[in-house]
Amino acid sequence: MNSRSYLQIRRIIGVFTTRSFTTMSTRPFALERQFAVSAVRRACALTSSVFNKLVKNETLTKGDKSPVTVGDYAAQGLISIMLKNSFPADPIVGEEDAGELRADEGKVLRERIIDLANEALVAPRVEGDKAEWGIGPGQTKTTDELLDAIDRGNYDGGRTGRMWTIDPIDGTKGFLRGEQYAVCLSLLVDAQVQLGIIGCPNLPLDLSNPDGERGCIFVAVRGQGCQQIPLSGASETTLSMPTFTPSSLTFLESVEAMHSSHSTSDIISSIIGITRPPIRMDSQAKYGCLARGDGGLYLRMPTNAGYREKIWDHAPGCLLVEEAGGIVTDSRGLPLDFGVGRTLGENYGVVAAGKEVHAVVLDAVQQATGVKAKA
Ligand SMILES: Nc1ncnc2c1ncn2[C@@H]1O[C@H](COP(=O)(O)O)[C@@H](O)[C@H]1OP(=O)(O)O
Ligand SMILES: [Mg+2]
Repeated sequence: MNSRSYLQIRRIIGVFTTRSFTTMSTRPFALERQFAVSAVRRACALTSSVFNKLVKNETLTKGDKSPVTVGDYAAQGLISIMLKNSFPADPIVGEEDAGELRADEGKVLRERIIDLANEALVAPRVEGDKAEWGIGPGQTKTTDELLDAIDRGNYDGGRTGRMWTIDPIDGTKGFLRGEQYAVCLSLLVDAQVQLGIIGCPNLPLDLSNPDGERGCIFVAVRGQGCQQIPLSGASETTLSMPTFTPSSLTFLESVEAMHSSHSTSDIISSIIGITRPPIRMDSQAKYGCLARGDGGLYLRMPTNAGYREKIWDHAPGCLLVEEAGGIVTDSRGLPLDFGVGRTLGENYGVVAAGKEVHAVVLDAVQQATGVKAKA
C-alpha cells in the first residue's frame, strides 16, 4: 500500500471512530461527560502550573493565599468559558465571583489570572476535546470576557432545571502544602446529581504506594458507574466499593479539625470498634478514595452548627460514592439535599460508607452526636 492510500484509510477510520463516539452514543449525558473530563483535565493542568510557578518557586510569606486565589479564579474562569461555549443555557453555581478583581486594587491579580486562563485555553486539543468548546490554539479571551465568565457562577441554585456546580480548587490548604486538593464539577438536573467529576492532580493512584504514579480524575454519571481515569492518559477503570466489616473500617476525614470534628470521629470510632488510625486528607479527593475502596468510611462531623455546607463541596463526590455502590446521608440518615440553594441548609454533617456498614455507622454517629434519625 502506498503512503497516500494508507493516509486515506487512516482518515476514514478516524472519522468513523469520532462519529461513533459523539453521535452514535445513546448513553444519557455522554456529551456532558466528554466535556467534563476535558474541562477538568485542562483545569488540573492549570492548577498544577499555578503550584509550580507560584507556590514551589516563590518564597511566600506565611498565610499568603494569593496563589490559591489566582488558581481559583483562573480555573473557574476556564471551566465557565468552556461551559458557555458548550451548554450556554445552563446556569452555574460557582464558588468564586469576580467582584474583587474588577476593582483597581485587583489589577495585579487580574493580569496573572488572565495569563494563566489564556495559557490553559490555548493549549493544544487532545483526544475528546472539541474546538467549539472554546479551547485550542488561538482561543484567547479578553479580560472582560474572563471576568464575565467567572461571574456566571453566581446562580442561586434551586430545585428545578439544569445547573452546574464548580469548585475550582477544593482543599485550598492541601493545595498550598503540595498535598491533596481537587478540581470539582457537577451537573444537577432537578436537584439530582446526574454527573459528578473531580480531578485530583496529586493523588497517588494507589494510596499504599505514595511514591508511585499520581494524578487522576474520578467521574460518574448516574446509572453508569464510577470510573477512575489516570491523568497520564492510561485507560480508565470502573470502581466498586469492596465489602467491609465495621471493625475493618478506616476513617477518611479532613486534615483541618475546624472542618470536621476529629474528637467526634474518635468517639464514633470507638463505638464501632475501629482501631486503625484515620486517613486524613484535604478536599473531595476523600470521596474519590472512598469510591475506589480506600478506608470504607468518610465522616464529616460539624464543628460549627452555623456553618452551611456548600453544594459544590459535596455534589460531585456524593455521586462518585453512590455509583461505586456506597451510601451518602447526613447524620439523620437523610440524603443530602442539593435543591435548597447554594448550600445544603442546616448542617447535619456527612456519613458516606459502603452499603453493608452504613446503618451501623449511622447508629454510632447518632449515639455520639445525639442527632436523631428522621424518617
Ligand atoms: N467550618 C467549616 N465546616 C465545614 N467545612 C468548612 C468549614 N469552613 C470551611 N469549610 C470548607 O471545607 C472544605 C474543605 O474541606 P476539607 O477540610 O475536607 O478539605 C472547603 O470547601 C471549605 O470551604 P471554603 O473553601 O469556603 O473555606
Ligand atoms: Mg471547597
